[in-house]
Amino acid sequence: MAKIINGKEIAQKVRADVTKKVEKMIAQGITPGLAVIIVGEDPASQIYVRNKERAAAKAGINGQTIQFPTDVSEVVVFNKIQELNQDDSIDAILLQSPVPSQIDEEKMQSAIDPNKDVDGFNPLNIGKLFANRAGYYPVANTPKGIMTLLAETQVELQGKFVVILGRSILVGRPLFALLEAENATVALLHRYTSDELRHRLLQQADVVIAATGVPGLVRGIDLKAGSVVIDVGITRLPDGHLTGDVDFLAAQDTVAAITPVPGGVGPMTIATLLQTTVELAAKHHQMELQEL
Ligand SMILES: Nc1nc2c(c(=O)[nH]1)N[C@@H](CN(C=O)c1ccc(C(=O)N[C@@H](CCC(=O)O)C(=O)O)cc1)CN2
Repeated sequence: MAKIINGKEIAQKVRADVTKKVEKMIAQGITPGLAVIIVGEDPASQIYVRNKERAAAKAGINGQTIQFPTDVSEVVVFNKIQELNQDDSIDAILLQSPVPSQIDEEKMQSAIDPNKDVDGFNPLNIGKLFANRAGYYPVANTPKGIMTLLAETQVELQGKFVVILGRSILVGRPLFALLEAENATVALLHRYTSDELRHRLLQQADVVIAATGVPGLVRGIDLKAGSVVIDVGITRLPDGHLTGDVDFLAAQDTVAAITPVPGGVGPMTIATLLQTTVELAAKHHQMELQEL
């Protein structure tokens, strides 16, 4: 029977560490500041943003949410980003995704100061990640959280074969770079990968990371015995339950370890967002993170 990787528990550990660091920063007169911009009323996004605000407050971070109506113009959002870029009390800025079609999301991500880019979506930070540059720069929080899950589960990556399903900028693409930097051999599969090739590659994979939003795409028979499976997909079924991309019950009999949905990768996204906020605040105020 597979080990169930408890994302809630690992996220709690990350959040406890963040809270300790924030306490030390506040003692030195610095309160990290996080600004979250949300456009429109998408119900899931509203919940995620409210959870970010609550988690920030609990950790002692000064969180502020900027809510714009669905029909707000792009220039209004752009000007708000410029204002936050100039605001010395703000260390971290993000634009909640998705945004309505009149807003060019990539243009807004590029407008966020790379030093305050807590999502790591500014092209400068993406470029550094893909060039495997030394030094600190922000990296997208879901992939960064997955790397924490793998490390906490003592999953060896060097020389291992990893298959990623889904090439979004939110998960698949940054993960490719992070895993390659750990000397894994990585295959990035997408909607044009044939079913046959996907099955063949999955059967050889030591680690599978599924981030497609297609429930049941990964079946038990696709997986190699003893592999590790990270399920990033979150789909709400008509009966209200959440499900991932992997047939969890079938996979459990074959693999060594697997994340559940919910309670796997999801909680790591917000915990890692808080972690990145503190890292950016420390950099902004020239504080040594190791000393916090
Ligand atoms: N600017 C960004 N937009 C979006 C991001 C992001 O990282 N930056 N990620 C997702 C949404 N997201 C955070 O924003 C997020 C998704 C899921 C969870 C989570 O805790 N999921 C739970 C289930 C929650 C539920 O009941 O619905 C779980 O999997 O256990 C947190 C944050 C898209 N947009």
